[in-house]
Amino acid sequence: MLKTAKTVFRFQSRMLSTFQTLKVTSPKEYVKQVELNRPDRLNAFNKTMWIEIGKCFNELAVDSECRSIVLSGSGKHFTAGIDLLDMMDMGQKLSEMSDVSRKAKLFDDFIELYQKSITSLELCPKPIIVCTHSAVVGAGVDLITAADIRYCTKDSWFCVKEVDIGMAADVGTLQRLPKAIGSQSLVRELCFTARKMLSEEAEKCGLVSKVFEDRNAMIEEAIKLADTIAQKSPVAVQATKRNIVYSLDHTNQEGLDQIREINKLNLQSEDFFNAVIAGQTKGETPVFSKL
Ligand SMILES: CC/C=C\C=C\CC(=O)SCCNC(=O)CCNC(=O)[C@H](O)C(C)(C)COP(=O)(O)OP(=O)(O)OC[C@H]1O[C@@H](n2cnc3c(N)ncnc32)[C@H](O)[C@@H]1OP(=O)(O)O
Repeated sequence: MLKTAKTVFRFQSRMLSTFQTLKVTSPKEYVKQVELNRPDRLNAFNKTMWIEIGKCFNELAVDSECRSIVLSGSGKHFTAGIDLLDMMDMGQKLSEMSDVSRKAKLFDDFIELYQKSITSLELCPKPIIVCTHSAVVGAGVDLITAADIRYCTKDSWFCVKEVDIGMAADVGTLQRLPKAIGSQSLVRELCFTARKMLSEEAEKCGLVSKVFEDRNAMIEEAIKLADTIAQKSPVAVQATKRNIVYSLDHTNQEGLDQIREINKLNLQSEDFFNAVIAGQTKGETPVFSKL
């Protein structure tokens, strides 16, 4: 019975889809790199990309070959935000419909789809290190604020562009940016004005934790960090991410209750036992088996 379950899991881990708008590679054991890959359109989010981001992170969430993820963008910019040509197509579809309720349903469906796409990063229990360069516009800010760790290059800049295209951001920035930055005043200034925030200010306000001279140095360092995380107990790391994310919008007591529930199982895991023994006997750092 156990053997059958293991076989199914091994099979699942090899089932990662191939994508039109994303490139997924494995730079190290247990480390995946996901690259936004529409460089000719400045990695603008078209409908396919929205769908594929959700699919990719949902698959990585259950892939036992993946313990940490580096997310980057190919080409000149990290992303130019939502694909404005795609939006025009949507406008065309809407103009062919006359009923307000049916139009509202169409909007509701696609906004929900796009929200779920971004939220898939937060729900993925594997830590995600996002690496940005040059422009991070609109949907790009939604995306990076759902990741765990943010690095950027010196030339990187960030823009909550939505008010400039006549809309309120609706796929995560307004919920997650205030938690990432901490200053309500700065968040509101950025969201009401769509002004560009440069890398220096992004580091100062805590949006990013490191700034690099260039993209290669940044990716190299991010892969090193992802590798360090991948060598830790996956039981411990994934429980840690779950509890940090949960605690962001729960009381301290609720967060403590959740981690108690998780740890009453996880403290019975071989990872805990092996790590404690290794620590006590000054033995070699344990190699943790697949989760
Ligand atoms: C339910 C809704 C969910 C989410 C909503 C999200 C909202 C947003 O994302 S709002 C943000 C929308 N994006 C923008 O307003 C950005 C517009 N683009 C720019 O400001 C600039 O292109 C740039 C990103 C600063 C880059 O400038 P530069 O390097 O000078 O390149 P360009 O010459 O301007 O552009 C090259 C090429 O790309 C096309 N393009 C740029 N942005 C987009 C886009 N967002 N969608 C589609 N295409 C885009 C631009 O038109 C050029 O095309 P050519 O055919 O080569 O002329």
